[in-house]
Amino acid sequence: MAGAAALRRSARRVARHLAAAPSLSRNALQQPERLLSSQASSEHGPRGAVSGSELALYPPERVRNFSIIAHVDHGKSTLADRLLELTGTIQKGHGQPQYLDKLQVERERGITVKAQTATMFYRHTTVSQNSDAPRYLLNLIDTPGHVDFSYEVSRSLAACQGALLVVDAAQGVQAQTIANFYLAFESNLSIIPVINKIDQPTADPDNVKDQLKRLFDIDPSEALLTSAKTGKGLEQVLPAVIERIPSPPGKCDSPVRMLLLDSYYDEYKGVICHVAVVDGALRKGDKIASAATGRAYEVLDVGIMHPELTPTGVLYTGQVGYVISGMRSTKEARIGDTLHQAKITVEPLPGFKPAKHMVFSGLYPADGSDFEALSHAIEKLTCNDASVSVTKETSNALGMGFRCGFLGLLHMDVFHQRLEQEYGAQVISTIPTVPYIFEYGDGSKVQVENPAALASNPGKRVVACWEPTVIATIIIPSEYLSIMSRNFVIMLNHIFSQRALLKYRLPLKEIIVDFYNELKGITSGYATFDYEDSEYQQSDLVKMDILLNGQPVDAMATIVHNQKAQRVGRELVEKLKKFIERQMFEITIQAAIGSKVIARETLSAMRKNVLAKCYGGDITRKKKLLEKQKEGKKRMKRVGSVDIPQEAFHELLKVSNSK
Ligand SMILES: Nc1nc2c(ncn2[C@@H]2O[C@H](COP(=O)(O)OP(=O)(O)OP(=O)(O)O)[C@@H](O)[C@H]2O)c(=O)[nH]1
Repeated sequence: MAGAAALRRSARRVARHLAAAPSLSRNALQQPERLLSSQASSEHGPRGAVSGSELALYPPERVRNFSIIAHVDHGKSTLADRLLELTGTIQKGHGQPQYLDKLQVERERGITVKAQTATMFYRHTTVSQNSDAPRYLLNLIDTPGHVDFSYEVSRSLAACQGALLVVDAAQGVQAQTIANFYLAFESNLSIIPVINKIDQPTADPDNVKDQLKRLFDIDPSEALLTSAKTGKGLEQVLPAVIERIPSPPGKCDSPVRMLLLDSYYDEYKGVICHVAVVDGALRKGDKIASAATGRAYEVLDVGIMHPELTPTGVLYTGQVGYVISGMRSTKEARIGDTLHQAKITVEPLPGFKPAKHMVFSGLYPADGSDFEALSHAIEKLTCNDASVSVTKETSNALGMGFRCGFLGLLHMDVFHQRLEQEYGAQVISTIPTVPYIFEYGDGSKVQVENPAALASNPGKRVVACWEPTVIATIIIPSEYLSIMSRNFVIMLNHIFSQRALLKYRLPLKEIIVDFYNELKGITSGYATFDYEDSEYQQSDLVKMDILLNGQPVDAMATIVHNQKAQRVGRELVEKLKKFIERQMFEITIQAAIGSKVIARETLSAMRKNVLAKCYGGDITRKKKLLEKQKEGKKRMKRVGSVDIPQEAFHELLKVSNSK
């Protein structure tokens, strides 16, 4: 089978790669207790200040930069916490789980969406037990596991020479384990396999070792066995990092050159850039320039994340830290840019592949909040999440807003939530769509990221349409194979005992909503899923309009497969009827293709009075109900004379996407 051959070929590449990495010495596996106690007495105590002269003690050969990568929930953030505790960077029992998951959205959802860097100081006591044991500066980057955020992973890897590939001892290799392994492998990183959660009753580390061997040709003796929960085996991790991961390359005596890894906006400090210093040293007061824009800046503050911003006044070759230089906006802090000593010409660093936007949606201020406030919030948030594309757009129904491109639906949801939580913006988002390509009779082709935009070419006849596809990787227990569709399968491989790997080519639109949940549903939660973008395929697509009282609502237009249009139209109007609240007049809801109405529902008139239910004169209850109604209104948008709640837009998506 072609797929199996490809896997074997990659396995051989992996073997060559791993052979180059030195193996963990026997010594490194011993003396865990002594190691733990020696780190607790590290002179860089919790949140301790670090001076520039201390950083000078860590030339590149005493620096290790590594990421933690894994499938969702295999324990990256918990392991990161334990390593921070072990090195005294944070206090044990600091009271908050997943220290590096700082965003409210991350805590609420229990997922990492933003890669976080932390600098740790570590005494390598497995070499010498004395106080003169060599000290190392370790930069750890915790990365997200969900497929939508793999862009964060690939960016993080650019600052690293190695990665801990964490695999759950019970679940074994899953879809994102494979995707993340290849990201690290293609970046030429030294990979340290860590089989985590060995405390679980169903843990089967030998089986996982076998999977790692078969899939990636990783020697079973290379794997570290850990429980980030109980602490078992953790003492092996940092010695392995030091012994198996190379130090960062770079020229200490060259002018400073650094890679801009990430940036975010702080209300008081302005733009804070995370950088990896590749050559030279960066000092407070230095003049630096951006290779992308040519603009020059003065370094106002520089330091490390330890794990909070800790000013040091300097960063040396190979070190990772932050710089504040008076940048004002996202346009200045370009992720992947090279910052360098001003007034000299340097070779820009390779940077990153641009983010690929899979899902587009319009974001509009909800009634009661204004466009300027939303504009400000989006500007600031994109500084923290540069993978979102933003262009202004105007909708007849919703007024002025923005068309935003996201890496996936979860990414869109998270961005939306962050706008509300971190910036207090009240947002209406329109039906997400994927980027289609339409060809007109005159031979011109356009990428359509907003279905409503198709109407702006009324004189042009569409002659062909294409939609984006993805290659989806699904791993399931073999007993579920019989219920999986064989349509669109491009590869089936029994990768290891009782586990099958399927690859499908699917239209992107099919997988952006609820696909993973449905897949988990039919496989009792056992399936895992990952996808990568693939080519465009020709499809028979039409634009469907939604009309309220005869008026098309441009923000509800959607593009659907022609043969599904009738059914989708019917479901759309039924759904809208459920979600639009009755008003004091009758509302007709129609779905139409061109001038042809294909489905219609009528919502009869009703006088809505929230106080009607409020018998007697309980004033507090009345107030509560009125407050509740006001709250509800914020998430409405008045289109013509009809109030449409945000949920209506969300529900439309589910229908327009159903098979
Ligand atoms: N039993 C057990 N549970 C663990 C262990 N490590 C982590 N967990 C639990 O597994 C769950 C997921 O852990 P996280 O550290 O958030 O996983 P993650 O890989 O960072 O998750 P994402 O960032 O969403 O990809 C949490 O409930 C942890 O408490 C372990 O060694 N043993």
